[in-house]
Amino acid sequence: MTPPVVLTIAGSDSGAGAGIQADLKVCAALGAYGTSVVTATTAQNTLGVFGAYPVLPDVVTAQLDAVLADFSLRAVKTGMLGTPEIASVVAARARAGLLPNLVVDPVLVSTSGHRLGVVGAAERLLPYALVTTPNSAEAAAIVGRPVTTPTEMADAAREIASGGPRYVVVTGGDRTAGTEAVDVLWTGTESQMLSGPRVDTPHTHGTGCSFSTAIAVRLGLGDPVPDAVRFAKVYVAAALAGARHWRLGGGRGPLDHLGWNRTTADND
Ligand SMILES: Nc1ncnc2c1ncn2[C@@H]1O[C@H](COP(=O)(O)OP(=O)(O)O)[C@@H](O)[C@H]1O
Ligand SMILES: Cc1ncc(COP(=O)(O)OP(=O)(O)O)c(N)n1
Repeated sequence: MTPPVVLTIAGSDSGAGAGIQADLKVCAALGAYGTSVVTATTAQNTLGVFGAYPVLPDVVTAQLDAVLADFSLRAVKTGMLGTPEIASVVAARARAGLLPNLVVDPVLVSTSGHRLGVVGAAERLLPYALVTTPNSAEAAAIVGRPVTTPTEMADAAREIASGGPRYVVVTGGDRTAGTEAVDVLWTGTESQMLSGPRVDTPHTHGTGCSFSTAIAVRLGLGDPVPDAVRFAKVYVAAALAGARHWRLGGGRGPLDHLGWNRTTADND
């Protein structure tokens, strides 16, 4: 069977734990053919981001048009956009109806603290998003107030939805308190608390990228949004568990996207 085609529009991570490289691994793991438009090159490893270099908007346009001319896309995910000008190029294709099942991950700052995007760029895409997946820090930057408790996550999700996205998931991976990893999904009519066991691991590099791409893949395979979101949450938790004893680099390592370590019940 020909796999569904998913497009990721995102930055390159030289350490391959996040960004385009993570997204393509998620596509391969979950049964989609991943295509890619690179918006920026980052010099990055498990220890942090050492430089971020946006691609010229014309180069983004050329990549987008090449993919759109040849592939029938089932879903699209955006991650790091680099600059508002690049976001405008992507938004123009979305406005023309060329980016189906659009999942917008409003990447702003890496966990190591390096700025990878600006709110103004992400906001250009939000009116066209079917789903957006800010973490609580990104949600706070968008709504302009602190977002820490589940109630604040739910309020922020509803407010962000008023800017266009039909569904909003505010993720709580960066909220390290407690034994549960809690996300909040706004469905358009209600907030749903999505809770799963928190995996005890230092290796969480690329969770947000992997989560948003997994949603896009499942949408491309035909899932309704709430099912795609729930699937993605379970997938990311399994990928975190699979890599928790890996020693890749000296810092916050990547996830086990491809299930190399998932053949035993307990991956010790
Ligand atoms: N330690 C963890 N255990 C289980 N799930 C996690 C953990 N860390 C993050 N997640 C999940 O990963 C997904 C991505 O969220 P998050 O880490 O907040 O994204 P980001 O990388 O953008 O900060 C969410 O579903 C979140 O609950
Ligand atoms: C190129 C690139 N894009 C996005 C990120 C951020 O990744 P994310 O999955 O949101 O999470 P962290 O690894 O920063 O927690 C990135 N680092 N690089």
